[in-house]
Amino acid sequence: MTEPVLRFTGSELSFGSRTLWRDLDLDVEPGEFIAVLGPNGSGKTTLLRTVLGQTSTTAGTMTVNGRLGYIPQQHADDSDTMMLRGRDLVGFGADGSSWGLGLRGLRSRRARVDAALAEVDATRYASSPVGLLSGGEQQRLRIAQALTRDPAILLCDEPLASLDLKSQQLVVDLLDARRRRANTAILFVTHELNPVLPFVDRVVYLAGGQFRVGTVDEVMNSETLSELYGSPIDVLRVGGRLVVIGGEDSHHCIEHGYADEAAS
Ligand SMILES: Nc1ncnc2c1ncn2[C@@H]1O[C@H](COP(=O)(O)OP(=O)(O)OP(=O)(O)O)[C@@H](O)[C@H]1O
Repeated sequence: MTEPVLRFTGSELSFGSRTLWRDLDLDVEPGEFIAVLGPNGSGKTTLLRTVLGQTSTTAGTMTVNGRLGYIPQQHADDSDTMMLRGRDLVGFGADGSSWGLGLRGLRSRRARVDAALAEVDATRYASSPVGLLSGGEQQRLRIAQALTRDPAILLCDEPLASLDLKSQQLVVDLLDARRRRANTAILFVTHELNPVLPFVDRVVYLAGGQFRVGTVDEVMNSETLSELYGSPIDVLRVGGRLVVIGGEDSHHCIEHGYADEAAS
């Protein structure tokens, strides 16, 4: 049996009287694609921050078995980067251990940046100022930045936010290709499940201090979500997509015509 790349055992995280999760047991296998869902403020980003070691749990244990790559949430002011070239942005991911290593360290850093740029097919705009690139191109660079560390786990915080449908598909395809090629596990925080639905192995759904973990069919059904939210929720399958009606987070599965637009 393969070792999980990430293991939570009896995990709990509370801030004062507010509990985000309790009794969380989760093994993430190499190459697994896990969608992390839930309404605003339910703890999705905090779950990623916990894996990164930036937030401590209040009970239980967590074991990370491999290098981490992180694609943080994109903020509007990130694009104020006319002085920064694509290659510089990607290079931030390769920094750290290479500083002070002299020429060999610099060559190795350059090779890692070049390989990551090639992996996301961004070599042609590596010299362009980041501020001149489209949202989708910038997101490719941010994926490349995370890949310079050759991660065993990629933590992605809403990587599709503010992207058009074609760019969303491109980002999802890049991440899926990475996990197939390198067996990299993916923890993917999203408000929109449909763009990643074909790739998702399991869902972690956080809401109101509780959670459900399971396959899409096990979690994304009316009975399970109604129980989790404590109010009636309808989950419908329409043409291979999910539509959630009711609940605070009903927007997260609203139809976007992703597949149709992307194919056109
Ligand atoms: N260090 C902290 N101290 C106190 N409260 C915190 C801390 N970090 C996060 N929180 C709270 O925990 C809750 C979960 O926040 P988090 O950002 O993880 O939610 P989220 O599910 O990612 O939300 P969104 O979908 O809006 O991005 C929020 O109410 C937040 O204010």
